[in-house]
Amino acid sequence: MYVKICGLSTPETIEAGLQSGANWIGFVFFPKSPRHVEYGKAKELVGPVRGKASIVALTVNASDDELDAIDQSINPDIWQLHGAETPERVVHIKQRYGRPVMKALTIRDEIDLAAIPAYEDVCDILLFDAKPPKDSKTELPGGNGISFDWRLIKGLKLKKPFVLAGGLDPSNVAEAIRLTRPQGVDVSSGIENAPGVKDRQKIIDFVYAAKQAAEML
Ligand SMILES: O=C(O)c1ccccc1N[C@@H]1O[C@H](COP(=O)(O)O)[C@@H](O)[C@H]1O
Repeated sequence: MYVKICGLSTPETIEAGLQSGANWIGFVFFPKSPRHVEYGKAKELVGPVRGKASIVALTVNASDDELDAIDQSINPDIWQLHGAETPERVVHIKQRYGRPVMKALTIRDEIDLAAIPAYEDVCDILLFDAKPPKDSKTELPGGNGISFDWRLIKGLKLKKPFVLAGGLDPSNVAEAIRLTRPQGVDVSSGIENAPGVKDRQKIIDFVYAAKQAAEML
């Protein structure tokens, strides 16, 4: 079970993630997000992470220039594409940087699963997240702290590993893992005290709950 802690922006919370055994530490490069980090700050933050956990760069419809800047500042291990990137764009990014791409697909209803085949042929990892709430004014395509109906992906036969995200927290991650049996889980809002403000103890509790649940499968 790969556990990803996303949207970290302080050395203290990164340390909590590493000490608790998180596999992936995610940095958000999307100025509209309360978790956005500037390139210079991200460069300072990634030092302790390298070699202990994989560094994930989350972007939303980023241009090549933006990806180049992220590449130069933190040399990420994995790209997390959380916007409307097409399958062709996924192929381009994989070829340009030669590193794994995790493509987020958002789900509300069964019809949303129709997008999977086009992406699972080109990405390395699929990530399933909830769609932003209808009628909401949020400009965030993810990181909204809401779940989708996990039963929609239960038993799905996929060609690629998948990560479950969306509204996970220390209290529900075990049930989510039992029901959907993902290869990884990802959390942002559920380990915060306020948007962008991560909580050390919630990080520790989340990673522990996820790892424990995986052992029980
Ligand atoms: O975390 C963000 O601010 C964010 C911004 C834009 C796109 C995705 C974002 N986060 C990702 O969204 C999902 C679900 O997050 P949450 O746990 O429901 O808050 C997760 O994959 C985050 O990496």
